Amino acid sequence: MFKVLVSDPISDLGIQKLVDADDVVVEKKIGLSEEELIQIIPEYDGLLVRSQTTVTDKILAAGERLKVVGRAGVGVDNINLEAATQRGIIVINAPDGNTITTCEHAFAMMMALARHIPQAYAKTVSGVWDRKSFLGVELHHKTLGVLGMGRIGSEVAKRAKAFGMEVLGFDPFLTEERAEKMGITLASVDDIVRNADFITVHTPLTPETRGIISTDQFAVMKKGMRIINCARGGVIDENALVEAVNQGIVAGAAFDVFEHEPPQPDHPFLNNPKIIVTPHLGASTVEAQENVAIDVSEQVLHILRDEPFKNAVNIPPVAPSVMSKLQPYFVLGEKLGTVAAQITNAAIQEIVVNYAGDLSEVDTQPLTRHILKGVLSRHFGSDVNIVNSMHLAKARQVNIVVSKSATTKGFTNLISVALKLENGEESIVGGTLLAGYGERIVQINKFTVDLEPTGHLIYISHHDKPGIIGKVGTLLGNNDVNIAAMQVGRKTVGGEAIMVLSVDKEVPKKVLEELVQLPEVNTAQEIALLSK
Ligand SMILES: NC(=O)c1ccc[n+]([C@@H]2O[C@H](COP(=O)([O-])OP(=O)(O)OC[C@H]3O[C@@H](n4cnc5c(N)ncnc54)[C@H](O)[C@@H]3O)[C@@H](O)[C@H]2O)c1
Ligand SMILES: O=C(O)[C@H](O)COP(=O)(O)O
Repeated sequence: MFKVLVSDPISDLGIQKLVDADDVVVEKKIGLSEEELIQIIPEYDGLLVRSQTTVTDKILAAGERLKVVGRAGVGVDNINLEAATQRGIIVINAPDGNTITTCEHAFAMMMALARHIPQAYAKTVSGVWDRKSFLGVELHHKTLGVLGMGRIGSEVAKRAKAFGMEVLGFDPFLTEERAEKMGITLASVDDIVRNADFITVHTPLTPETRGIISTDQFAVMKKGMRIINCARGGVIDENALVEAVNQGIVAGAAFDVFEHEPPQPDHPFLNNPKIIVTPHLGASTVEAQENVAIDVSEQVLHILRDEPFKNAVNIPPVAPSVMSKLQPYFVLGEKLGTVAAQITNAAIQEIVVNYAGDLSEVDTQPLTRHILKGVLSRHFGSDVNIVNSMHLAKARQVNIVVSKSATTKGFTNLISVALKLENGEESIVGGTLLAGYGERIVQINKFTVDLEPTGHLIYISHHDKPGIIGKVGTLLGNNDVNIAAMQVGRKTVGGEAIMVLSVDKEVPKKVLEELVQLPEVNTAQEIALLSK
Protein backbone atom coordinates (compact mmCIF):
# COMPACT_ATOMS: atom_id res chain seq x y z
CA MET A 1 0.00 0.00 0.00
CA PHE A 2 1.36 3.44 -0.96
CA LYS A 3 0.94 6.42 1.35
CA VAL A 4 0.62 9.96 -0.01
CA LEU A 5 0.75 13.09 2.13
CA VAL A 6 -1.04 16.26 1.00
CA SER A 7 0.59 19.16 2.86
CA ASP A 8 -1.05 22.18 1.14
CA PRO A 9 -4.71 22.97 0.38
CA ILE A 10 -5.35 20.99 -2.81
CA SER A 11 -8.77 20.42 -4.40
CA ASP A 12 -10.53 17.36 -2.92
CA LEU A 13 -12.32 16.75 -6.20
CA GLY A 14 -9.00 16.92 -8.07
CA ILE A 15 -7.31 14.26 -5.93
CA GLN A 16 -10.35 11.94 -5.95
CA LYS A 17 -8.66 9.49 -8.33
CA LEU A 18 -5.79 9.12 -5.89
CA VAL A 19 -8.16 8.74 -2.93
CA ASP A 20 -10.19 6.09 -4.81
CA ALA A 21 -7.14 4.03 -5.79
CA ASP A 22 -7.13 0.65 -3.99
CA ASP A 23 -3.38 0.70 -3.50
CA VAL A 24 -3.11 4.25 -2.09
CA VAL A 25 -3.88 5.87 1.26
CA VAL A 26 -4.08 9.67 1.11
CA GLU A 27 -3.62 11.77 4.24
CA LYS A 28 -4.13 15.55 4.42
CA LYS A 29 -2.04 17.47 6.97
CA ILE A 30 -1.94 21.15 6.14
CA GLY A 31 0.36 23.83 7.55
CA LEU A 32 3.09 21.63 9.04
CA SER A 33 6.45 23.13 10.00
CA GLU A 34 9.68 21.75 8.53
CA GLU A 35 10.35 19.86 11.79
CA GLU A 36 6.87 18.34 11.80
CA LEU A 37 7.27 17.24 8.20
CA ILE A 38 10.67 15.70 8.92
CA GLN A 39 9.05 13.70 11.72
CA ILE A 40 6.28 12.18 9.60
CA ILE A 41 7.68 12.04 6.06
CA PRO A 42 9.45 8.65 6.50
CA GLU A 43 6.00 6.98 6.33
CA TYR A 44 5.13 8.36 2.89
CA ASP A 45 5.82 7.33 -0.71
CA GLY A 46 4.45 10.55 -2.21
CA LEU A 47 4.10 14.19 -1.18
CA LEU A 48 1.63 16.61 -2.80
CA VAL A 49 2.23 20.35 -2.39
CA ARG A 50 1.34 23.77 -3.78
CA SER A 51 3.65 26.70 -3.02
CA GLN A 52 3.24 27.00 0.77
CA THR A 53 5.28 23.94 1.71
CA THR A 54 8.99 24.51 1.28
CA VAL A 55 10.37 21.09 0.42
CA THR A 56 13.88 21.29 1.85
CA ASP A 57 16.82 18.92 1.58
CA LYS A 58 16.22 17.88 5.20
CA ILE A 59 12.64 16.86 4.43
CA LEU A 60 13.75 14.94 1.33
CA ALA A 61 16.56 13.27 3.28
CA ALA A 62 14.09 12.11 5.93
CA GLY A 63 11.76 10.73 3.24
CA GLU A 64 13.21 7.22 3.22
CA ARG A 65 10.35 5.88 1.06
CA LEU A 66 9.69 9.07 -0.84
CA LYS A 67 9.47 8.38 -4.56
CA VAL A 68 7.69 11.47 -5.83
CA VAL A 69 6.92 15.07 -4.93
CA GLY A 70 3.94 16.34 -6.92
CA ARG A 71 3.45 20.11 -7.31
CA ALA A 72 -0.20 20.95 -7.99
CA GLY A 73 0.77 24.01 -10.04
CA VAL A 74 3.61 25.33 -12.18
CA GLY A 75 6.39 26.90 -10.08
CA VAL A 76 8.74 24.46 -8.34
CA ASP A 77 10.89 27.13 -6.68
CA ASN A 78 9.67 25.89 -3.28
CA ILE A 79 11.20 22.45 -3.92
CA ASN A 80 14.93 21.71 -3.63
CA LEU A 81 15.25 20.09 -7.05
CA GLU A 82 18.97 19.46 -6.78
CA ALA A 83 18.49 17.54 -3.54
CA ALA A 84 15.52 15.63 -4.98
CA THR A 85 17.59 14.60 -8.01
CA GLN A 86 20.51 13.47 -5.84
CA ARG A 87 18.15 11.38 -3.75
CA GLY A 88 16.39 9.92 -6.78
CA ILE A 89 13.06 11.54 -5.96
CA ILE A 90 10.98 12.46 -8.99
CA VAL A 91 9.48 15.94 -8.95
CA ILE A 92 6.50 16.55 -11.21
CA ASN A 93 4.31 19.57 -11.76
CA ALA A 94 1.07 20.42 -13.53
CA PRO A 95 2.23 22.93 -16.13
CA ASP A 96 -1.00 23.55 -18.04
CA GLY A 97 -3.81 23.79 -15.53
CA ASN A 98 -2.87 27.26 -14.22
CA THR A 99 -2.47 29.06 -17.51
CA ILE A 100 -5.89 30.59 -18.15
CA THR A 101 -6.56 31.38 -14.50
CA THR A 102 -3.30 33.30 -14.11
CA CYS A 103 -3.70 35.03 -17.44
CA GLU A 104 -7.16 36.21 -16.37
CA HIS A 105 -5.81 37.35 -13.00
CA ALA A 106 -3.06 39.37 -14.70
CA PHE A 107 -5.66 40.91 -16.98
CA ALA A 108 -7.94 41.67 -14.05
CA MET A 109 -5.00 43.35 -12.31
CA MET A 110 -4.26 45.43 -15.43
CA MET A 111 -7.89 46.60 -15.64
CA ALA A 112 -8.04 47.26 -11.91
CA LEU A 113 -4.92 49.41 -12.28
CA ALA A 114 -6.27 51.30 -15.29
CA ARG A 115 -9.52 52.17 -13.47
CA HIS A 116 -8.33 52.34 -9.79
CA ILE A 117 -10.95 49.76 -8.86
CA PRO A 118 -9.53 48.62 -5.48
CA GLN A 119 -8.92 52.19 -4.32
CA ALA A 120 -12.35 53.42 -5.53
CA TYR A 121 -14.07 50.46 -3.89
CA ALA A 122 -12.35 51.08 -0.54
CA LYS A 123 -13.36 54.75 -0.55
CA THR A 124 -16.92 54.08 -1.62
CA VAL A 125 -17.56 51.46 1.06
CA SER A 126 -16.04 53.82 3.63
CA GLY A 127 -18.92 56.20 2.85
CA VAL A 128 -17.05 58.71 0.67
CA TRP A 129 -18.56 59.42 -2.80
CA ASP A 130 -15.40 60.54 -4.65
CA ARG A 131 -15.69 60.74 -8.47
CA LYS A 132 -12.74 63.11 -8.98
CA SER A 133 -9.78 61.14 -7.62
CA PHE A 134 -10.14 58.11 -9.84
CA LEU A 135 -9.76 59.29 -13.41
CA GLY A 136 -8.58 56.20 -15.28
CA VAL A 137 -7.09 55.34 -18.65
CA GLU A 138 -8.31 53.06 -21.45
CA LEU A 139 -6.42 49.97 -22.58
CA HIS A 140 -7.53 50.60 -26.15
CA HIS A 141 -4.66 51.84 -28.34
CA LYS A 142 -2.15 51.45 -25.51
CA THR A 143 1.08 49.46 -25.83
CA LEU A 144 1.46 46.38 -23.66
CA GLY A 145 4.93 44.88 -23.16
CA VAL A 146 4.94 41.17 -22.25
CA LEU A 147 8.16 39.75 -20.83
CA GLY A 148 8.00 35.96 -21.06
CA MET A 149 5.85 34.71 -23.92
CA GLY A 150 5.28 31.18 -22.62
CA ARG A 151 1.90 29.69 -21.79
CA ILE A 152 0.55 32.56 -19.67
CA GLY A 153 2.28 35.44 -21.49
CA SER A 154 0.89 34.23 -24.83
CA GLU A 155 -2.68 34.07 -23.47
CA VAL A 156 -2.33 37.57 -22.03
CA ALA A 157 -1.10 38.83 -25.40
CA LYS A 158 -4.09 37.24 -27.15
CA ARG A 159 -6.56 38.98 -24.83
CA ALA A 160 -4.73 42.30 -25.09
CA LYS A 161 -5.13 42.16 -28.88
CA ALA A 162 -8.87 41.71 -28.39
CA PHE A 163 -8.85 44.91 -26.31
CA GLY A 164 -7.24 46.83 -29.16
CA MET A 165 -3.78 47.03 -27.56
CA GLU A 166 -0.52 46.93 -29.45
CA VAL A 167 1.59 44.10 -27.96
CA LEU A 168 5.37 43.99 -27.75
CA GLY A 169 6.67 40.58 -26.70
CA PHE A 170 10.06 39.35 -25.52
CA ASP A 171 11.10 35.78 -24.87
CA PRO A 172 14.36 34.03 -25.81
CA PHE A 173 12.23 31.44 -27.63
CA LEU A 174 9.91 33.86 -29.43
CA THR A 175 10.60 33.88 -33.15
CA GLU A 176 9.69 36.62 -35.62
CA GLU A 177 7.42 34.10 -37.38
CA ARG A 178 5.47 33.15 -34.23
CA ALA A 179 5.16 36.79 -33.19
CA GLU A 180 3.77 37.64 -36.60
CA LYS A 181 1.26 34.78 -36.41
CA MET A 182 0.06 36.11 -33.07
CA GLY A 183 -0.22 39.63 -34.45
CA ILE A 184 2.33 41.03 -31.99
CA THR A 185 5.74 42.65 -32.36
CA LEU A 186 8.90 40.84 -31.33
CA ALA A 187 10.86 43.35 -29.21
CA SER A 188 13.88 43.54 -26.91
CA VAL A 189 13.60 44.20 -23.18
CA ASP A 190 14.95 47.68 -23.89
CA ASP A 191 12.29 48.36 -26.57
CA ILE A 192 9.62 47.25 -24.15
CA VAL A 193 10.73 49.33 -21.19
CA ARG A 194 11.08 52.46 -23.34
CA ASN A 195 7.78 52.14 -25.23
CA ALA A 196 5.19 50.31 -23.17
CA ASP A 197 2.27 51.95 -21.37
CA PHE A 198 1.71 48.68 -19.49
CA ILE A 199 4.24 45.95 -18.76
CA THR A 200 3.41 42.49 -17.49
CA VAL A 201 5.99 39.83 -16.60
CA HIS A 202 5.42 36.09 -17.13
CA THR A 203 8.83 34.48 -16.71
CA PRO A 204 10.02 32.10 -14.02
CA LEU A 205 12.42 33.55 -11.44
CA THR A 206 15.92 32.59 -12.58
CA PRO A 207 19.32 34.25 -12.05
CA GLU A 208 18.71 35.88 -15.44
CA THR A 209 15.19 37.15 -14.78
CA ARG A 210 15.79 38.27 -11.18
CA GLY A 211 15.50 42.05 -11.34
CA ILE A 212 15.00 42.04 -15.13
CA ILE A 213 13.05 45.23 -14.38
CA SER A 214 15.06 47.33 -11.96
CA THR A 215 16.37 50.89 -11.45
CA ASP A 216 18.01 51.16 -14.91
CA GLN A 217 14.86 50.01 -16.68
CA PHE A 218 12.53 52.26 -14.65
CA ALA A 219 14.82 55.20 -15.47
CA VAL A 220 13.98 55.03 -19.19
CA MET A 221 10.28 54.17 -18.95
CA LYS A 222 7.43 56.35 -20.20
CA LYS A 223 6.27 58.57 -17.37
CA GLY A 224 2.91 57.31 -16.07
CA MET A 225 3.33 53.70 -17.21
CA ARG A 226 1.75 50.83 -15.24
CA ILE A 227 3.30 47.49 -14.36
CA ILE A 228 2.02 44.05 -13.30
CA ASN A 229 3.72 41.03 -11.73
CA CYS A 230 1.66 37.85 -11.50
CA ALA A 231 4.71 35.62 -12.12
CA ARG A 232 7.25 35.50 -9.30
CA GLY A 233 8.42 37.97 -6.66
CA GLY A 234 11.86 39.33 -7.58
CA VAL A 235 11.39 39.44 -11.36
CA ILE A 236 10.61 43.13 -10.83
CA ASP A 237 12.91 44.57 -8.17
CA GLU A 238 10.62 45.61 -5.29
CA ASN A 239 12.73 48.50 -3.95
CA ALA A 240 13.35 49.92 -7.42
CA LEU A 241 9.62 49.79 -8.08
CA VAL A 242 8.73 51.72 -4.92
CA GLU A 243 11.30 54.36 -5.88
CA ALA A 244 9.88 54.62 -9.43
CA VAL A 245 6.35 55.00 -8.04
CA ASN A 246 7.53 57.72 -5.66
CA GLN A 247 9.29 59.50 -8.55
CA GLY A 248 6.06 59.48 -10.58
CA ILE A 249 7.56 57.27 -13.31
CA VAL A 250 5.13 54.46 -12.48
CA ALA A 251 1.50 55.55 -12.16
CA GLY A 252 0.40 52.21 -10.77
CA ALA A 253 1.67 48.73 -10.01
CA ALA A 254 -0.20 45.48 -9.39
CA PHE A 255 1.53 42.59 -7.65
CA ASP A 256 0.20 39.10 -6.93
CA VAL A 257 3.59 37.77 -5.86
CA PHE A 258 6.33 38.90 -3.47
CA GLU A 259 9.99 38.16 -2.90
CA HIS A 260 9.06 36.82 0.53
CA GLU A 261 5.57 35.44 1.00
CA PRO A 262 3.64 36.45 2.95
CA PRO A 263 5.17 39.96 3.04
CA GLN A 264 5.88 41.57 6.43
CA PRO A 265 3.20 44.05 7.62
CA ASP A 266 5.67 46.94 7.03
CA HIS A 267 6.37 45.92 3.40
CA PRO A 268 6.43 49.17 1.35
CA PHE A 269 3.81 47.84 -1.12
CA LEU A 270 1.21 47.53 1.62
CA ASN A 271 0.75 51.23 2.37
CA ASN A 272 1.28 52.75 -1.04
CA PRO A 273 -2.00 53.87 -2.65
CA LYS A 274 -0.58 53.38 -6.15
CA ILE A 275 0.35 49.76 -5.58
CA ILE A 276 -2.41 47.16 -5.53
CA VAL A 277 -1.79 43.67 -4.24
CA THR A 278 -3.37 40.22 -4.00
CA PRO A 279 -2.07 37.28 -1.92
CA HIS A 280 -0.73 35.04 -4.72
CA LEU A 281 -4.19 34.34 -6.12
CA GLY A 282 -3.24 33.75 -9.76
CA ALA A 283 -4.04 30.04 -9.61
CA SER A 284 -6.94 30.35 -7.20
CA THR A 285 -9.96 29.43 -9.29
CA VAL A 286 -12.15 26.38 -8.86
CA GLU A 287 -11.38 25.22 -12.38
CA ALA A 288 -7.60 25.61 -12.15
CA GLN A 289 -7.36 23.94 -8.76
CA GLU A 290 -9.31 20.94 -9.99
CA ASN A 291 -7.25 20.76 -13.19
CA VAL A 292 -3.85 20.87 -11.51
CA ALA A 293 -4.87 18.41 -8.81
CA ILE A 294 -6.22 15.95 -11.41
CA ASP A 295 -3.04 16.25 -13.50
CA VAL A 296 -0.67 15.79 -10.63
CA SER A 297 -2.66 12.95 -9.01
CA GLU A 298 -2.66 10.97 -12.24
CA GLN A 299 1.10 11.28 -12.65
CA VAL A 300 1.77 10.46 -8.98
CA LEU A 301 -0.27 7.27 -9.39
CA HIS A 302 1.76 6.32 -12.46
CA ILE A 303 5.04 6.92 -10.65
CA LEU A 304 4.02 4.96 -7.56
CA ARG A 305 2.98 2.06 -9.78
CA ASP A 306 6.16 2.21 -11.88
CA GLU A 307 4.20 3.15 -14.98
CA PRO A 308 5.28 5.66 -17.65
CA PHE A 309 4.66 9.24 -16.53
CA LYS A 310 5.02 12.81 -17.79
CA ASN A 311 5.74 16.32 -16.47
CA ALA A 312 8.85 15.43 -14.47
CA VAL A 313 10.86 18.58 -13.85
CA ASN A 314 14.09 16.91 -12.76
CA ILE A 315 14.35 14.66 -15.83
CA PRO A 316 14.61 16.25 -19.27
CA PRO A 317 11.29 16.05 -21.14
CA VAL A 318 10.97 13.58 -24.01
CA ALA A 319 8.64 13.91 -26.99
CA PRO A 320 5.87 11.26 -26.91
CA SER A 321 6.94 9.99 -30.37
CA VAL A 322 10.49 9.37 -29.07
CA MET A 323 9.18 7.87 -25.84
CA SER A 324 7.04 5.33 -27.66
CA LYS A 325 10.11 4.18 -29.62
CA LEU A 326 12.29 3.87 -26.54
CA GLN A 327 9.79 2.43 -24.07
CA PRO A 328 10.08 -1.20 -25.30
CA TYR A 329 13.86 -1.14 -24.64
CA PHE A 330 13.81 0.17 -21.07
CA VAL A 331 13.70 -3.23 -19.32
CA LEU A 332 16.22 -4.78 -21.73
CA GLY A 333 18.56 -1.80 -21.21
CA GLU A 334 18.38 -2.13 -17.44
CA LYS A 335 19.06 -5.89 -17.66
CA LEU A 336 22.09 -5.39 -19.92
CA GLY A 337 23.46 -2.87 -17.42
CA THR A 338 22.89 -5.14 -14.46
CA VAL A 339 24.42 -8.19 -16.17
CA ALA A 340 27.49 -6.20 -17.28
CA ALA A 341 28.02 -5.05 -13.69
CA GLN A 342 27.62 -8.52 -12.20
CA ILE A 343 30.04 -10.43 -14.40
CA THR A 344 32.94 -8.45 -12.96
CA ASN A 345 34.16 -7.50 -9.52
CA ALA A 346 36.57 -4.77 -10.63
CA ALA A 347 35.81 -1.07 -10.13
CA ILE A 348 34.11 0.66 -13.05
CA GLN A 349 35.86 3.69 -14.54
CA GLU A 350 33.81 4.27 -17.68
CA ILE A 351 30.45 3.14 -19.03
CA VAL A 352 30.32 3.03 -22.82
CA VAL A 353 26.89 2.54 -24.38
CA ASN A 354 26.53 1.97 -28.08
CA TYR A 355 23.21 2.05 -29.91
CA ALA A 356 22.90 0.59 -33.38
CA GLY A 357 20.14 0.09 -35.92
CA ASP A 358 16.64 1.42 -35.09
CA LEU A 359 18.00 3.15 -32.00
CA SER A 360 20.71 5.13 -33.75
CA GLU A 361 18.29 7.79 -34.99
CA VAL A 362 16.49 8.76 -31.77
CA ASP A 363 17.46 10.71 -28.67
CA THR A 364 18.36 7.77 -26.44
CA GLN A 365 19.07 9.70 -23.22
CA PRO A 366 16.08 8.24 -21.32
CA LEU A 367 17.22 4.73 -22.28
CA THR A 368 20.77 5.51 -21.15
CA ARG A 369 19.36 6.43 -17.73
CA HIS A 370 17.78 2.97 -17.50
CA ILE A 371 21.04 1.27 -18.51
CA LEU A 372 22.97 3.27 -15.91
CA LYS A 373 20.37 2.35 -13.33
CA GLY A 374 20.98 -1.32 -14.17
CA VAL A 375 24.77 -0.93 -13.89
CA LEU A 376 24.65 0.94 -10.59
CA SER A 377 21.92 -1.16 -9.00
CA ARG A 378 24.52 -3.80 -8.13
CA HIS A 379 26.05 -1.43 -5.59
CA PHE A 380 23.27 1.07 -4.89
CA GLY A 381 20.29 -1.30 -4.82
CA SER A 382 17.00 0.54 -4.68
CA ASP A 383 18.77 3.87 -4.00
CA VAL A 384 19.38 4.27 -7.72
CA ASN A 385 16.62 5.10 -10.17
CA ILE A 386 16.27 6.79 -13.54
CA VAL A 387 16.21 10.25 -11.91
CA ASN A 388 19.55 9.97 -10.15
CA SER A 389 21.41 7.29 -12.16
CA MET A 390 23.26 9.82 -14.33
CA HIS A 391 24.01 12.01 -11.30
CA LEU A 392 25.25 9.08 -9.16
CA ALA A 393 27.58 7.87 -11.91
CA LYS A 394 29.05 11.32 -12.49
CA ALA A 395 29.36 12.00 -8.75
CA ARG A 396 31.57 8.90 -8.54
CA GLN A 397 33.72 10.13 -11.43
CA VAL A 398 32.46 7.34 -13.68
CA ASN A 399 32.76 8.63 -17.22
CA ILE A 400 29.73 8.05 -19.46
CA VAL A 401 30.22 7.70 -23.20
CA VAL A 402 27.30 7.21 -25.57
CA SER A 403 27.84 6.40 -29.22
CA LYS A 404 25.71 5.41 -32.17
CA SER A 405 26.78 3.14 -34.97
CA ALA A 406 25.45 1.67 -38.16
CA THR A 407 26.89 -1.84 -37.53
CA THR A 408 24.10 -4.03 -36.20
CA LYS A 409 25.66 -7.48 -36.69
CA GLY A 410 22.50 -8.50 -38.55
CA PHE A 411 20.02 -7.35 -35.87
CA THR A 412 17.52 -4.56 -36.45
CA ASN A 413 18.56 -3.01 -33.16
CA LEU A 414 21.53 -3.63 -30.90
CA ILE A 415 22.51 -2.17 -27.54
CA SER A 416 26.00 -2.76 -26.26
CA VAL A 417 27.06 -1.87 -22.70
CA ALA A 418 30.81 -1.92 -22.10
CA LEU A 419 32.20 -1.26 -18.63
CA LYS A 420 35.84 -0.14 -18.68
CA LEU A 421 37.38 -1.44 -15.51
CA GLU A 422 40.12 -0.26 -13.21
CA ASN A 423 42.18 -3.38 -13.98
CA GLY A 424 42.29 -2.44 -17.67
CA GLU A 425 39.74 -5.08 -18.67
CA GLU A 426 36.26 -4.62 -20.07
CA SER A 427 32.94 -6.18 -19.19
CA ILE A 428 30.72 -6.18 -22.27
CA VAL A 429 27.10 -7.23 -22.69
CA GLY A 430 25.12 -6.81 -25.91
CA GLY A 431 21.40 -7.28 -26.37
CA THR A 432 18.60 -6.91 -28.83
CA LEU A 433 14.81 -6.93 -28.97
CA LEU A 434 13.71 -9.54 -31.50
CA ALA A 435 10.30 -8.94 -33.07
CA GLY A 436 7.99 -11.72 -31.88
CA TYR A 437 10.61 -13.27 -29.56
CA GLY A 438 11.41 -10.49 -27.08
CA GLU A 439 14.65 -9.70 -25.25
CA ARG A 440 17.89 -11.52 -26.08
CA ILE A 441 21.42 -11.19 -24.76
CA VAL A 442 23.59 -11.79 -27.82
CA GLN A 443 27.05 -11.02 -26.51
CA ILE A 444 28.89 -11.49 -23.22
CA ASN A 445 32.45 -10.19 -23.29
CA LYS A 446 34.02 -11.61 -26.45
CA PHE A 447 31.54 -14.48 -26.71
CA THR A 448 28.47 -14.65 -28.92
CA VAL A 449 25.47 -16.09 -27.07
CA ASP A 450 21.71 -16.31 -27.54
CA LEU A 451 20.14 -15.98 -24.15
CA GLU A 452 16.73 -14.95 -22.89
CA PRO A 453 17.38 -12.78 -19.84
CA THR A 454 14.75 -14.16 -17.48
CA GLY A 455 14.69 -16.13 -14.25
CA HIS A 456 17.87 -17.09 -12.42
CA LEU A 457 21.13 -17.11 -14.33
CA ILE A 458 24.50 -18.60 -13.44
CA TYR A 459 27.53 -17.22 -15.24
CA ILE A 460 30.58 -19.49 -15.31
CA SER A 461 33.92 -18.72 -16.90
CA HIS A 462 36.07 -21.79 -17.46
CA HIS A 463 38.56 -23.62 -19.65
CA ASP A 464 37.09 -25.49 -22.56
CA LYS A 465 37.68 -29.17 -21.67
CA PRO A 466 35.67 -32.27 -22.63
CA GLY A 467 33.29 -33.28 -19.87
CA ILE A 468 32.98 -29.89 -18.18
CA ILE A 469 29.32 -29.48 -19.15
CA GLY A 470 28.55 -32.89 -17.64
CA LYS A 471 30.42 -32.04 -14.43
CA VAL A 472 28.54 -28.77 -13.96
CA GLY A 473 25.19 -30.47 -14.74
CA THR A 474 25.86 -33.28 -12.27
CA LEU A 475 26.93 -30.88 -9.53
CA LEU A 476 23.82 -28.79 -9.94
CA GLY A 477 21.60 -31.86 -10.18
CA ASN A 478 23.07 -33.27 -6.96
CA ASN A 479 22.12 -29.98 -5.30
CA ASP A 480 18.56 -30.10 -6.64
CA VAL A 481 19.11 -27.20 -9.07
CA ASN A 482 17.24 -27.81 -12.32
CA ILE A 483 18.72 -26.40 -15.55
CA ALA A 484 16.14 -24.85 -17.87
CA ALA A 485 18.55 -23.67 -20.58
CA MET A 486 22.26 -23.50 -21.22
CA GLN A 487 24.51 -21.44 -23.47
CA VAL A 488 28.20 -22.02 -24.01
CA GLY A 489 30.64 -19.78 -25.77
CA ARG A 490 34.29 -20.20 -26.68
CA LYS A 491 36.71 -18.62 -29.08
CA THR A 492 39.12 -21.53 -29.55
CA VAL A 493 39.01 -25.26 -28.83
CA GLY A 494 40.51 -25.80 -25.39
CA GLY A 495 40.68 -22.06 -24.70
CA GLU A 496 38.79 -19.65 -22.52
CA ALA A 497 35.04 -20.28 -22.45
CA ILE A 498 31.85 -19.21 -20.71
CA MET A 499 28.69 -21.04 -19.74
CA VAL A 500 25.44 -19.28 -18.88
CA LEU A 501 22.79 -21.44 -17.28
CA SER A 502 19.20 -20.54 -16.74
CA VAL A 503 17.99 -22.38 -13.63
CA ASP A 504 14.60 -22.73 -11.99
CA LYS A 505 15.44 -21.35 -8.56
CA GLU A 506 17.94 -19.28 -6.65
CA VAL A 507 21.29 -21.06 -6.33
CA PRO A 508 22.65 -21.44 -2.78
CA LYS A 509 26.03 -19.77 -2.23
CA LYS A 510 27.62 -23.09 -1.26
CA VAL A 511 26.73 -24.53 -4.70
CA LEU A 512 28.51 -21.63 -6.40
CA GLU A 513 31.52 -22.29 -4.17
CA GLU A 514 31.47 -25.97 -5.15
CA LEU A 515 31.37 -25.00 -8.83
CA VAL A 516 34.53 -22.93 -8.42
CA GLN A 517 36.22 -25.99 -6.87
CA LEU A 518 35.97 -27.77 -10.26
CA PRO A 519 39.49 -27.56 -11.74
CA GLU A 520 38.28 -26.14 -15.10
CA VAL A 521 36.15 -23.37 -13.56
CA ASN A 522 37.57 -19.89 -12.93
CA THR A 523 34.49 -18.06 -11.64
CA ALA A 524 30.86 -18.91 -10.99
CA GLN A 525 28.38 -16.17 -10.22
CA GLU A 526 24.66 -15.92 -9.92
CA ILE A 527 23.25 -13.01 -11.91
CA ALA A 528 20.24 -11.30 -10.40
CA LEU A 529 17.91 -9.97 -13.06
CA LEU A 530 15.08 -7.50 -12.62
CA SER A 531 11.71 -8.79 -11.56
CA LYS A 532 10.13 -7.77 -14.88
N1 LIG B 1 0.58 34.06 -9.66
C1 LIG B 1 0.33 32.79 -9.75
O1 LIG B 1 -0.43 32.23 -8.99
C2 LIG B 1 0.97 31.99 -10.84
C3 LIG B 1 0.26 30.92 -11.43
C4 LIG B 1 0.84 30.19 -12.43
C5 LIG B 1 2.14 30.50 -12.85
N2 LIG B 1 2.81 31.50 -12.24
C6 LIG B 1 4.16 31.84 -12.66
O2 LIG B 1 4.10 32.44 -13.94
C7 LIG B 1 5.31 32.22 -14.64
C8 LIG B 1 5.03 31.81 -16.07
O3 LIG B 1 4.31 30.60 -16.11
P1 LIG B 1 4.04 29.86 -17.50
O4 LIG B 1 3.15 28.72 -17.19
O5 LIG B 1 3.64 30.83 -18.55
O6 LIG B 1 5.50 29.34 -17.79
P2 LIG B 1 6.15 29.01 -19.21
O7 LIG B 1 7.32 28.17 -18.93
O8 LIG B 1 5.15 28.54 -20.18
O9 LIG B 1 6.66 30.44 -19.71
C9 LIG B 1 7.73 31.13 -19.16
C10 LIG B 1 8.46 31.80 -20.31
O10 LIG B 1 9.47 32.65 -19.77
C11 LIG B 1 10.48 32.68 -20.73
N3 LIG B 1 11.72 33.23 -20.20
C12 LIG B 1 12.67 32.60 -19.48
N4 LIG B 1 13.69 33.46 -19.24
C13 LIG B 1 13.36 34.63 -19.83
C14 LIG B 1 14.01 35.89 -19.93
N5 LIG B 1 15.20 36.09 -19.37
N6 LIG B 1 13.38 36.86 -20.58
C15 LIG B 1 12.16 36.65 -21.16
N7 LIG B 1 11.51 35.48 -21.10
C16 LIG B 1 12.11 34.48 -20.44
C17 LIG B 1 10.61 31.24 -21.16
O11 LIG B 1 11.28 31.13 -22.39
C18 LIG B 1 9.15 30.83 -21.24
O12 LIG B 1 8.64 30.95 -22.56
C19 LIG B 1 6.06 31.19 -13.81
O13 LIG B 1 7.00 31.86 -12.98
C20 LIG B 1 5.01 30.63 -12.90
O14 LIG B 1 5.54 30.12 -11.72
C21 LIG B 1 2.25 32.26 -11.27
O1 LIG C 1 3.36 28.39 -9.79
C1 LIG C 1 2.16 28.30 -9.66
O2 LIG C 1 1.49 27.35 -10.09
C2 LIG C 1 1.44 29.43 -9.01
O3 LIG C 1 2.31 30.34 -8.48
C3 LIG C 1 0.37 29.01 -8.08
O4 LIG C 1 0.84 28.71 -6.80
P1 LIG C 1 -0.20 28.11 -5.73
O5 LIG C 1 -0.54 26.73 -6.17
O6 LIG C 1 0.51 28.10 -4.42
O7 LIG C 1 -1.39 28.98 -5.74
